[in-house]
Amino acid sequence: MAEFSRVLMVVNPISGGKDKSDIVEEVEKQVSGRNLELEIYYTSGKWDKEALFSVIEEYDPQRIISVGGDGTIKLIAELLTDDSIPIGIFPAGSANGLAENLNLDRNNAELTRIALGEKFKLIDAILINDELCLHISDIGLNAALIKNYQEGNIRGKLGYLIQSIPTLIKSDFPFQFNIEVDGKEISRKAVLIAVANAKKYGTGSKINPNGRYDDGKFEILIFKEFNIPQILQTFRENVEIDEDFLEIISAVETRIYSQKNIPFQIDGEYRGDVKEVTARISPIKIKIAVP
Ligand SMILES: Nc1ncnc2c1ncn2[C@@H]1O[C@H](COP(=O)(O)OP(=O)(O)OP(=O)(O)O)[C@@H](O)[C@H]1O
Repeated sequence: MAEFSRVLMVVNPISGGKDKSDIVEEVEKQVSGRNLELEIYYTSGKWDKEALFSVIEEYDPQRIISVGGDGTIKLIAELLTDDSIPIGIFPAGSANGLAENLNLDRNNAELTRIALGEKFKLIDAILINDELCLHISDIGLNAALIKNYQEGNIRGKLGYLIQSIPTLIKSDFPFQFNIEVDGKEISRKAVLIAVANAKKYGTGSKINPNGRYDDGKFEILIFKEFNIPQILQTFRENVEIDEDFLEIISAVETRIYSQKNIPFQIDGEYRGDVKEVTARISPIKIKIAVP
């Protein structure tokens, strides 16, 4: 017998451009087979935080299932005040960075069993400029590409590539950064600085071999040069990354700043051009149901 009864499923109907009815059906089937209660909240893209807050207050779920991308998991995680409610994940967005790092690429029946199961991982979240980051945030060239991509009207990978060219030509990288970490201040020239718990970007590029979700730390990844062969290396299985290309520092808190405004992104969403990024491990861990 499950030790919980009230399940809340949060479905983003538009994420990843995919229909979610087969997922909903599978969850309904397994939930009724176990005599659990189910409530479904469909996101609208407007006032979801406020509306979902009320649903959680009233329904008092003991398990929450996220059907969407990283944005949907984040919506849920930001509303939880402790790590008592486990979150089950269906990677159903265009960006599923967290699920990819947790080995959740499976069929609906298996994902439902995992989501309703009793095996969990408590993961660290990073608060970056006071916003929750589940995956990777960065300042510099990658965020500039995301900014361009979101402002452009060409969707998909080809669009990303086409948008990239003017950014690379226009951009005045490398940028000059100062970084406060562990009571020291260091100065670095870099094309981008990422803050990450995850091992890899959603594209599969493994940039953070030391990244662990449960070690109470995150990594600051300082990419010193725009080196295409080295970037391609990061897509291979056992990556050997050259220190002249990438310097990695583990931290629990950091402040990164630059003299001028530089594009900044959190979990794939452009968040403006900024001069300063602060990051710290959130005091609240997130409990994820895992295989
Ligand atoms: N019904 C809806 N209509 C339009 N937008 C929505 C709707 N529901 C949620 N959204 C938006 O979807 C985004 C979250 O998407 P999510 O991360 O779940 O999937 P995604 O496919 O990876 O999304 P994206 O491609 O935008 O990163 C949020 O910006 C949210 O406001």
